[in-house]
Amino acid sequence: MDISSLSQLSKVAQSRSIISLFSGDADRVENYSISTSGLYLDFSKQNITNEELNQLFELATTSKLADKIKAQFSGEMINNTENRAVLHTVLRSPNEIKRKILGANADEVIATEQHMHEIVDDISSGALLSASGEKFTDIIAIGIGGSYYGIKVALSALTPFHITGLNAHVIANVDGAAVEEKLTKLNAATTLVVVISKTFTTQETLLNALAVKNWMLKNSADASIIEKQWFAVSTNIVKATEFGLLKRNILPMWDWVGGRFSLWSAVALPLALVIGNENFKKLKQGAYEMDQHFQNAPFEQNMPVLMALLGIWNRNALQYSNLAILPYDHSLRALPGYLQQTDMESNGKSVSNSGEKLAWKTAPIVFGQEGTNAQHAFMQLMHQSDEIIPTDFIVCLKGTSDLPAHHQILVANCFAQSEALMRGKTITEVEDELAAAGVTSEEISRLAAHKTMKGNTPSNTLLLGEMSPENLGGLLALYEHKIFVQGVIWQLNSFDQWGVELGKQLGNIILSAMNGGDTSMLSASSQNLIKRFNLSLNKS
Ligand SMILES: O=P(O)(O)OC[C@H]1O[C@H](O)[C@H](O)[C@@H](O)[C@@H]1O
Repeated sequence: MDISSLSQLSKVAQSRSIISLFSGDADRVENYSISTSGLYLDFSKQNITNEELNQLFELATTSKLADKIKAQFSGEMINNTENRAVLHTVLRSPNEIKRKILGANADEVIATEQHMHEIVDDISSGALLSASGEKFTDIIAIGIGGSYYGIKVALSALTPFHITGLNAHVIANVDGAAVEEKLTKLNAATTLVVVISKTFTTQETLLNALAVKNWMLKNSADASIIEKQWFAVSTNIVKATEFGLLKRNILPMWDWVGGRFSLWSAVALPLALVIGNENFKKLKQGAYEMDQHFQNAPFEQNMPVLMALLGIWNRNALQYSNLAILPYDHSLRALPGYLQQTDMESNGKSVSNSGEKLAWKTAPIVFGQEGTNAQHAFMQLMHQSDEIIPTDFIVCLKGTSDLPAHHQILVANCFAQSEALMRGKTITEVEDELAAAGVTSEEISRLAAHKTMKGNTPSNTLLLGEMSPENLGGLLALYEHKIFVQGVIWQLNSFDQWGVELGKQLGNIILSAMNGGDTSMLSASSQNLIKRFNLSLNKS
């Protein structure tokens, strides 16, 4: 069994209606659903049968998935283009596992966790005060990419767990307007800053950190304010010290934690400062439980493996190019953006681990938005264009607001969309409906085609009992493992991101060209754009 033969296998599926799969199988929902770690997955609305699923399990076996899972968790150098292990999972495991996997290096990891814990305690209790002797009120987290999305998704998901009274503000993009928007609202004397950069060389983060540093120094008479109010999280202690931070305020990271998998490390310091140590522990505990499930459950009952294989089926057998992430929960509004990075930066590749061109498609284009907003925007295309877009619906059974009627309607809309996307509406159904409403036959023939819906869109529905740190941890770990499994089956390295480098290199060339440097290696189009930009500067 290999990926290339999947498209042959899918011939029957291409012409079959998903809804027909329910009529012949009274147990479909029971057999096509699974629970673990506070999550329930219903995948019965996927266009797949038992025989086809079995072929996918065989594919997982021939891909040596079980060995690859063991290799990841035991710390083998599976990121072979950067010669690194991939051990973010160890950060959320008990200390005895840390010691077993990391050996002597576990000491630093455990000590960092403890240090982070103390910082959170000291700041929340007021034992650690600002340079002016006041209690901190706000935190600015500066970071981008993996040093941003995890914090952002968890901060917005866990709003009811913001218990320490500190407000977090996240600055990522290199746009002065975004920085100023935050700074104008803040008091430098009571604001704590955390710079998060694994490399401490990222242009955007360093420029933003400098802008915030200048703002703070301008607004304080105390030159030691940076030493007293700034923390950093980085593998590059030297650079962070050069920036002006005290060594004891720099929490280490390790090269075996990829940026987009780093929420479980000290990168989460701004989050822990807001939700408290206990809630941060629960977030890690939820992820750890998912890790246990992923390592131990047989593939047939393994949620990340199932979701990965269903994704492979949709991408490589049915040849669908996209994946929509539709959380019907305001708390998960940042999830689509987070998953765009974790999925597309991990698996958006076209060469194998050994550098050969892959003969199959890899990561889907991931996009999404919170429901029901999405219904009033791009979901028109999902219902009526030719494009079939597999979807993950995510919903919490229990809402967090005091408006229960809202929650019921929200959930009803979520369930209605998965049903509508699967069921569609045939032309005959439209004609009958219009006739029953007394519409004339001329009008029926004019309108019927416009009102039909293609249906047959496969979806998963993920139910969370409620939004909690544990359940969020489980959900994020679920997607991390799903992405890993897909990388294994596609035979690529999910843990590097060389694709972002060329843009960075050319960014430097263009910046120098804007300042009078050589433009000859650039296209006429880019030269013209630079000229227009420089002309606009001269005018103002
Ligand atoms: O944490 P940093 O070293 O500042 O890196 C921030 C981000 O930038 C890189 O270009 C990568 O695309 C991301 O994976 C990374 O998370």
